[in-house]
Amino acid sequence: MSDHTTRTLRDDEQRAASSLFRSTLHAAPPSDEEWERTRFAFQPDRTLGVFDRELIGTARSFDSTVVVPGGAAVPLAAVTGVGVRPDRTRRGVLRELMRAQFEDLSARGTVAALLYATEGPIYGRFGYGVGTRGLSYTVDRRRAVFRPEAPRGGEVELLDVDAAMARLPEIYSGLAASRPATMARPSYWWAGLGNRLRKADVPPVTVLHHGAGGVDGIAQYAVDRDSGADSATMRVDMLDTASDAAFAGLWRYLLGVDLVDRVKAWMRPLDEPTELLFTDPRVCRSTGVEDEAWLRLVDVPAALAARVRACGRLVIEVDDPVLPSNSGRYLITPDEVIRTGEPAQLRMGVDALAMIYLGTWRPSVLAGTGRVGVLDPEAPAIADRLFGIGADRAAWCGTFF
Ligand SMILES: CC(=O)SCCNC(=O)CCNC(=O)[C@H](O)C(C)(C)COP(=O)(O)OP(=O)(O)OC[C@H]1O[C@@H](n2cnc3c(N)ncnc32)[C@H](O)[C@@H]1OP(=O)(O)O
Repeated sequence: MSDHTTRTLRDDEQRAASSLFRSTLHAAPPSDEEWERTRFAFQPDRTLGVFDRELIGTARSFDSTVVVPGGAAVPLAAVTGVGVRPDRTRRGVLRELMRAQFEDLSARGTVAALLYATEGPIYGRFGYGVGTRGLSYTVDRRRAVFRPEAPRGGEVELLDVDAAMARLPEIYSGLAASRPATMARPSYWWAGLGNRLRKADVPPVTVLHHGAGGVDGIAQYAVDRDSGADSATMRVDMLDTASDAAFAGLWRYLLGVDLVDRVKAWMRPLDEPTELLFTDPRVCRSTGVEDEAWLRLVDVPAALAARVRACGRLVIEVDDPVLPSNSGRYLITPDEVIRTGEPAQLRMGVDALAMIYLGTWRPSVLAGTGRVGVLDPEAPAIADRLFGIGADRAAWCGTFF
């Protein structure tokens, strides 16, 4: 990469980065009108560019926070907009972007980075691991009958796009984060959503659920009608709830919308109990489980310290070739996380640690597949207990970017 320059882009270069990224996804560049909206999705000084004669690769991020097991929120970089021009791929441009981005994030005190990956093989080599997984399912609306004991829910209120964009940021930040991996949604994220809503041919509908204490749930959906096949599918793009009544109430609303045959929910929490609402659980068919958000622990000691740890004492050895300052042995107890010279009981790459960190994978499961090396046969069970606490609900990000 000696014939290349890597640097942070100026504000007047962001549009070129956006166009380049979109071209790598085979999408059109932003129109003038669209750019007027999407430019607010770009946090200043956070877009990197690699140049030879011209811009050939880009990656950006914006600041947020993420909830870790135990409830603490740690500084997070939401990484997105990663693309390399197709005539310059496979010669180390992404590797250079990742190096520069980690250097920048480390200097800023970022504890973790999250991203949604277009393809599975890309990011593991840079220390990202599958931090959360998502369940997709379809509800057969015409056969769905609610069980009598399912919560009734409260009133719902429909919002158009203008009202949604004005009210949702404050409402979302008021919904108590109940799961590991819940991410704060800064203005940069809302700007991206606003653009998607405004450029849709038929704008998605936003629904608020009102509980006893005020708004306690949000849903957003769009309906795709195939008039030829006389069939319609509702796609649920957002469903964030802070109470059981809001969850059931919003599902009652969604399934009450006429001229819909099925409701598709994509990348939902693995333990979402939708099928339990119905007399016949099979009206809710799982259509797949896949990686949701990929997690990178940028500052391993800070991340381990921020997470709740159950009783037990464990020494792990972490290998991080990309950010070598994270490599080393850590003694982990409920009270402290310290570097140690003691022999390691488990050995793992920083990507495997990310898979364990939010509770998505148990250490013993990773050990069984060879992703974690076992040096002390007692250690997988100790690690399961230590990292199991605070992960009683499935980790889920739910904030696509
Ligand atoms: C968070 C997001 O924004 S996700 C969006 C990611 N972007 C896209 O999917 C857009 C289309 N793809 C691209 O733009 C590019 O192919 C990128 C960004 C995925 C990869 O960029 P490149 O510059 O080709 O990657 P680079 O040459 O640095 O590769 C580094 C390593 O990753 C491997 N690699 C890179 N991309 C892929 C891939 N898609 N599948 C498998 N391996 C890959 C390379 O083979 C290389 O391996 P090595 O270190 O063993 O030699």
